[in-house]
Amino acid sequence: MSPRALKALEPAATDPAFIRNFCIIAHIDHGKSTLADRMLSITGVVDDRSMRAQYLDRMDIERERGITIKSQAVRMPWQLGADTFALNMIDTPGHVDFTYEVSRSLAACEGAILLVDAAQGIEAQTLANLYLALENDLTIIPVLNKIDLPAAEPEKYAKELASLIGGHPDDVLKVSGKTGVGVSELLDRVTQLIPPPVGDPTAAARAMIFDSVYDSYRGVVTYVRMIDGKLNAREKIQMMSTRAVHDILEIGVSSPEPVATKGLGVGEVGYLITGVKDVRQSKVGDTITTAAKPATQALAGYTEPKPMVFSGLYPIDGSDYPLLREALDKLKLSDAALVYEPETSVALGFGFRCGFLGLLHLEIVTERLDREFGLDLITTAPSVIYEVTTDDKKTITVTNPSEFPGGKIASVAEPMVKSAILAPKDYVGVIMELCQGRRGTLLGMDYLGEDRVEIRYRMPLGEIVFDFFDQLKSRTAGYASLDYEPDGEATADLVKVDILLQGEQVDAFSAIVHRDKAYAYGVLMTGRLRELIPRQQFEVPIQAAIGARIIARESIRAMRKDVLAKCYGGDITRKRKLLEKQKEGKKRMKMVGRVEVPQEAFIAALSGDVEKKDKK
Ligand SMILES: Nc1nc2c(ncn2[C@@H]2O[C@H](COP(=O)(O)OP(=O)(O)OP(=O)(O)O)[C@@H](O)[C@H]2O)c(=O)[nH]1
Repeated sequence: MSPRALKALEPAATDPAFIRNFCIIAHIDHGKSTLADRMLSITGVVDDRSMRAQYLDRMDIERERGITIKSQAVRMPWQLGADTFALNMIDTPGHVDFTYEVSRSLAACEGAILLVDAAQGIEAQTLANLYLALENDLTIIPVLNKIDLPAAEPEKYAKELASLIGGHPDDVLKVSGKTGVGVSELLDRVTQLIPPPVGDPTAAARAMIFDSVYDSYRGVVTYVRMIDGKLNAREKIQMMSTRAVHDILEIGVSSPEPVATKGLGVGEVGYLITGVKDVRQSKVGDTITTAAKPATQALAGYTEPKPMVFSGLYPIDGSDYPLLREALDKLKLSDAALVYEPETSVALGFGFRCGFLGLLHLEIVTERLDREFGLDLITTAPSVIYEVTTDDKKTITVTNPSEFPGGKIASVAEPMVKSAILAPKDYVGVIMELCQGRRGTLLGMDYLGEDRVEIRYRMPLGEIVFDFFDQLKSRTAGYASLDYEPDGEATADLVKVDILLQGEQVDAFSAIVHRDKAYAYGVLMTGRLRELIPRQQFEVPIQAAIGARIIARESIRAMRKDVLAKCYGGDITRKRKLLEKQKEGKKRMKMVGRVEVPQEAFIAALSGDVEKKDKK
């Protein structure tokens, strides 16, 4: 159906009785985007010719990495009996870093399709998202996907799903997003089972923002779900958290291309454009009302996105620093959760300390900086937020290990998470060993079906950001999945380990670790740097220290480096060339006290690759 045909549907669609708002919740890679695309083509809103693979995942990175970062909404017409319904599908991100965005998109729906890969079964994020959906009182429609796969075991997993959410295994729909089998039946079921939205059409307007996307041509596009009242084109609106007033320049629905409408009524899902340039002015979770007749009570659930993981970003070429600043300023327009401030490091020069929602968020931002802005960056080891209380009762918030106060420390608190790991039961032993080694406390363990176990641990977030996920995957042959949520803070015996080169502290290598692991960290880093730093003309001690106490030591022996030694004979041009080359090399050297360190050595020592090599 063309957008024009869809527009003809509008009058019916504005009656809430004919609206169904739903989302698809699934673990990463269980086929949510493929199923969504299939629905777009079956309902005819996108014809097969213009069907780009994975229409809903707009960002290139999303498409390449096969993950959904930003949610979007699409309106599709669906005929059931004599009636035409407007189905609003809200796409939700599936990853742990974006739980807050998931929960906002769920709050915009009355029902959810719980999608599970018929060859994989339930995974950690299936459960995490299911719990979120149940908290939001959504009607759940269980569906097994990818039944076309030879490895699919629909009967087995239908039982698993039915025992999880109640109901009969036969009620679990079996579909294939790829071939289209079962998708029409699924749309029928969505229409029959998911309740229509309810709201007060005469009340003051209240719309919940469930997504906010920056578009370089149109400014910020805000996706909303109308709860009460109506928003009209050209009206003045007010953001309830900031009281800021904006003009509506355009209001409409996505089908999936934007189609302007006269307004949005109760239960409808659509977008609006106000000309604001920064997603921070139109925040996910906030309530929009009209300036003329503002609502008194905002909708529940708004929270500021809070960075959990911090890392220093430094340009490899120091002259790129202004470029990095510009790039971060631009990214901020589309990413409300990104925070940063300038920082300098002895080892790495000028850069920024950035805060992220989690590791995936960090990876996405650095990849965008590389891809969209051509920046080569060094990323320091991720750190979490520590609350350090000194003996004189002062509390200092530390996001960079090098800011850890010296002197007497009364206590250090670190952020904790509740984590849930799902894996086949054969791996219980290795998973428990890993979690215990990461200072985890077992909270509980449950069997799901015959051979799958959910293991719950309370753990420090700092232990998770340090390659926990990689370790988990490699120890379980990729079978385990992980989900976690913040769970307050806890004090622990944490110390800062400094790395010194000839007595000078190299700030980029300082780390906050548990006292029991300080020695291991010291040995690892000093050993690694000894391998990477070339010999100098004098002996260079490399030490690891807690305060003034040295806990590990290596040294690089002295060597006289004479680049001309190889140039016997009198070829002056060759000599000059070598000297030039040496000069070039020097430029990329960093001086730490009297020690010359090639920047590559720092980069290699900081990079995860070296880490993994060491661990083997
Ligand atoms: N055989 C088969 N493969 C499928 C089916 N649906 C999806 N796939 C494949 O499964 C992989 C993941 O599919 P996506 O649709 O990208 O998964 P997703 O759940 O959207 O992933 P996120 O966006 O990261 O949450 C892709 O390689 C798809 O081609 C299906 O019904 N049958």
